Formats: sequence, structure tokens, C-alpha cells
Amino acid sequence: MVARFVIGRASKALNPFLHHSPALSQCLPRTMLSVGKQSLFENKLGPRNSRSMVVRSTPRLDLAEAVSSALDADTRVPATVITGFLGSGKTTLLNHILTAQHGKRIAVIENEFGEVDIDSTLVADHSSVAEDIIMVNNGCLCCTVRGDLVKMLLKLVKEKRDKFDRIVIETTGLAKPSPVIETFCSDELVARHVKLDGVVTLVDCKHAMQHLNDVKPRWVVNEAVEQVAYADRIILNKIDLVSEAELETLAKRIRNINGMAQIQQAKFGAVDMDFVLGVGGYDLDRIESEIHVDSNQHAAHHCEHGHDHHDHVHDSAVSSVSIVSEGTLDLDEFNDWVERLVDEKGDDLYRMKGVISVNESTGRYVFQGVHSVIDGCPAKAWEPGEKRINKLVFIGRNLDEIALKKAFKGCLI
Ligand SMILES: Nc1nc2c(ncn2[C@@H]2O[C@H](COP(=O)(O)OP(=O)(O)OP(=O)(O)O)[C@@H](O)[C@H]2O)c(=O)[nH]1
Repeated sequence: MVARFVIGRASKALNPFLHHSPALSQCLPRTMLSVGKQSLFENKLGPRNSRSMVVRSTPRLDLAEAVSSALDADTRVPATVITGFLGSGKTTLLNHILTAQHGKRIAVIENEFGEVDIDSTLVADHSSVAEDIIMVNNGCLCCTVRGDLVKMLLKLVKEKRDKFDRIVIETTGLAKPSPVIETFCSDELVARHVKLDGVVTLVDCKHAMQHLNDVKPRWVVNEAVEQVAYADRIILNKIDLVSEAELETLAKRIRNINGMAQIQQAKFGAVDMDFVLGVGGYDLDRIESEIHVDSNQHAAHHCEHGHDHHDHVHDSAVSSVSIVSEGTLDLDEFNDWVERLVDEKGDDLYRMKGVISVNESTGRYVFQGVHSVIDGCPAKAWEPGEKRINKLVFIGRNLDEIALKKAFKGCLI
């Protein structure tokens, strides 16, 4: 069975995209879009329901080939979003990217908050590649001028596509990442030409704890927490300014907020290019390698005994919940659960990723989502005798750990 599902809420601005998503359909095998028998997904959540749930089928044997050819065919330009609090080292990282020997031509979208364009001068000065294209936007990409981001992306792909291989967007230190991420999904033209490769968050080790702990009035977002929560990669920068003990405490705090992202420590943003470019944070075929639990010890324990794992958080409304559990899930039950979850908690559910074993399938099923946009498809087959370990990670606000675990268990056969 080859299946893909997309869930959306009718009330969401993203919804029109869900029905005609070029971005999602491009990352799926073309064969999926041809035909097939109706599946349980479709029967339960198709036309009878206001949500869209798209499922197509094709013979199982073609799956690996179909997935790989579809991925090969993805010619969209990858875009990296660099975020992080004020002064955390975003421009420093950008300069590192522009001067590193990776052989890629990079178009940069700089987001300056205010009249004076300082960062682009700093960036341009450091750039050694003639083709680097720097575009500057005055204002905050995440709120007032989000439309500008769409315009800039489209201008780049329309007028200069042959001059660059990837796009890097540096947001302002006060930007919320979610509207920027949603731009890649919600604008059909952007989604057709550009794919979000990953969100890289810089953390200033010296000052981050203070910003993360900053108590905001109700309904006011703590940008520092959000920037960590949405990250695919986190760079603990400025490690030269803190002690080992401070670093350890901070890393733990960050891990509690986001148990999904890979973390690297750095001085002056000096990280391997592979860590920040080619992340594939939204690629379904990369999900299995992207899902982590805190330590091998925990993973082994939970794998052996089929318990769940939760990264406990007491001091932040934003946290991660990881579930690692052996077994097979009832597809129908699981689908119902995800639908309910998205319906009730979609706004609070920042990111989720999962590799699951479902009945009626000899292979893994992978899915990933941002709020109520969820994308999934079958993946690698389980080996004969291989333990079927389900791995799910949720990042969000006010996640109910007990309810999530209970609901998950309720889906196990
Ligand atoms: N000591 C130390 N300083 C650093 C490091 N990384 C960056 N800096 C310095 O920190 C300052 C801020 O760095 P930027 O790269 O401009 O930070 P930014 O996130 O782009 O700043 P905004 O655009 O204001 O949000 C600069 O003076 C950098 O040279 C580091 O690892 N250690």
C-alpha cells in the first residue's frame, strides 16, 4: 500500500493549499497520484468530512522505486531559515556559510528590522562568491511584511534561478519562526519552486537562559522559546563565554523544549556545512534518522520493554514529548487520534514527526507535521524478525503528556 495523507482544518488559512499542494505532491511518488483502491483513511475521513485526507494506492513492490524516483525528481530550490535571538550569531553563521568551501551558490534574503541596513553590508563584505545574491527586507518577515518574503522568493526563482543553488534566509532576532515556515506551505507558487530544507536556530549560550526564562504576559509569545521549538538544527553558539556547567544546564533546557533537533556547539558559528545545509527537515525519507530520544540508555530501555519516554519539563509551556514503543498500531484508530489531536490542539502543536508500524502494512509509515498540516507516506519495509518500534516526537505548547501516551496506547493492537 502506498498512501499519503494530508489533514487540514477548514478554518485555517493553509487549507486551500492542502487540496492542491504542489509541494506535498512533488515529494511523493507520481504513481501515488494515479489511482487506487479506497483505503481506510479515505473511507473514514474523505468526502464525509470537512478535513481533507488524500490517500492513493499502488502495488507494494513498486514503493521503494517510486519513492526514490519521486525524491530524485524534486527540483525545487532548498531554503534554509536562520533564526535566533538578537545577537545570537546569525550574521556570523551566515558569513561562515558564504565563505565556506561547499561549492554551492547561495542567494541570501536578509531581514533588517529598521531603516538602516547594516547586516547586508556585513554579509556582503564577507562573501567571496560573485554569484551570491543579497536581498534585504526592511521590517519583520514574520509579521507585517510576510508578503514580502513571498515576493522575494518568487523574484529570485523567476529572475535569477540559474544563478544560485540554494536560498538562505536570515530572520530578525525577534521573528517568530512559524509564519515564515508556513509561507513555504501556504503560498502555492512558493511551494512549487522552493522547499523548506530546515530551520537553523542560533543560541547565545551566554544570554539564552535569561531569554528562555523571560515570563511574558499571557498570549504573548516568547520568541526565544519559539525559535528553539521550531528548529531542525540548534547551534549552541558563543561557548567560549560560558563554563561547562552552564553549557550543560542550557543544553538540557533546550533539549526539553525541542527533543527533535540535532544540536552542535560552536564558537563564532563555526559548524560543519552539512549540519546546516541539506538538512531535509521536512523530507519524509529523512524522518527516521531525525527522531531521537535523549540517550541510548533510555532508547534501549524503552525499546526493550515498550514503555514511553517523555522529556520532562516543569518550567516551560513549550516542551517535547517522545514516544518510543514496540508494537503495531491500528491505522484507523491512529488516524482518528491524529485527526482529533489536530482538531483540538493544532494551534499548540508546533512540530511532530513519527515512524510507525501500522496494521495491513509490511513497511514503516512515516509522517511529519507543522500545526495542522500533516504529510505522510509509507517507507522502508520492516525486516523479517525486526522489532517494530514506533517512534513519535511532538513539540508544542501545553502538551498533555499523559493524554498523548494514553491515546497512543489506545491505538496499539
Ligand atoms: N565571543 C563570541 N562572540 C561571538 C560569537 N559569535 C558571534 N559573536 C559576536 O556576537 C555579536 C553578534 O553577532 P551577530 O552574528 O551579529 O548576531 P546576530 O544574531 O546576527 O545579531 P542581530 O542581527 O542583532 O540579531 C558580534 O559581535 C559577533 O562577533 C561567539 O561564538 N563568541
